[in-house]
Amino acid sequence: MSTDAIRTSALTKRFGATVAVDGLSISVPPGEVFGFLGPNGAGKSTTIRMLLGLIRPSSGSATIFGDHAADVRRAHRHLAHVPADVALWPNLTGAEILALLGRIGPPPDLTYRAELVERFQLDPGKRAKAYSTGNRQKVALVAAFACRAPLLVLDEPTSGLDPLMEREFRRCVVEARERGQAVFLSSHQLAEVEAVCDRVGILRAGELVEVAGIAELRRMRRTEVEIGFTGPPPELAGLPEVSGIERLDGSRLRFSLSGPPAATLRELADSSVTSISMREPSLAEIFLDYYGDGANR
Ligand SMILES: Nc1ncnc2c1ncn2[C@@H]1O[C@H](COP(=O)(O)OP(=O)(O)OP(=O)(O)O)[C@@H](O)[C@H]1O
Repeated sequence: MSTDAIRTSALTKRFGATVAVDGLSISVPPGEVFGFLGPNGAGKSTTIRMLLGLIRPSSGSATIFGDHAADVRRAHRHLAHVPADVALWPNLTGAEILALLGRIGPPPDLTYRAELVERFQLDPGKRAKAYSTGNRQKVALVAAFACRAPLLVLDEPTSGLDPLMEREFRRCVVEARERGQAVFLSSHQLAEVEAVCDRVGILRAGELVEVAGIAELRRMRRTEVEIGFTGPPPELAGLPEVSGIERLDGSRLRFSLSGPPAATLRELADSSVTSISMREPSLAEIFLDYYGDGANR
């Protein structure tokens, strides 16, 4: 019997002619935070729905701590889940919903739950219909983290949270890992994934393009820089941290920067730079560029 928190083997889901997930084989051991990424339509939600036993695979298998994902009575004893769109019972208060969720899933740690309500600055006395999107997400997160299930399946759980609350979320993920819980985190945010994940898998058109460790991910990190200048352009071609220099017109340049920027900044300071903008590409873009045509299937 597998002791992995999640193990999928050639997991496949077809919707008519569409192959939403194509032969996905991954394993997530206990205590690992696994980031799950991919562009829109890549098959992330479909994978999560199969892990939760909400839909059946066309072929292949998924197990949660050795129990088949489709056997929801057994599999859900091991996991807690936060969906991308949290729907709550509108007439119940936050406190009533936390109590109800605490009776459905693995038993909550009540002291930790009370601490999380404070840390997420959740007003548990309000009815759910009066909560904002972010507050609904907080209720689901507090319930999931408080139950201390050995596996947390989190589907873009911070999309509605402000930066302070996002920081709190990251602390909770780190605490969960320290307690030996596994976390399966679908996310679009590079900073979040970098901060909390041990490994990252990326899906493209239903197929797993790569599973990379976080150190490898950091090496791929780059910043897209666009500058405006007057006079001669800055001499960037010889700088090892600069790549992909593109002349946009007579007075604008675009390039990629990876590694320490000191030499580039010195060169720019010596030129007549009139504007500068920087953009951090999404993790999916970085991966897909890195894996080039192999990823573009
Ligand atoms: N019930 C369904 N019937 C038909 N096609 C579906 C169904 N659910 C998903 N699909 C298709 O399967 C593919 C994968 O969709 P999925 O929602 O899993 O992607 P995703 O990676 O979660 O995307 P997003 O980031 O936009 O949420 C898409 O082509 C989608 O149109």
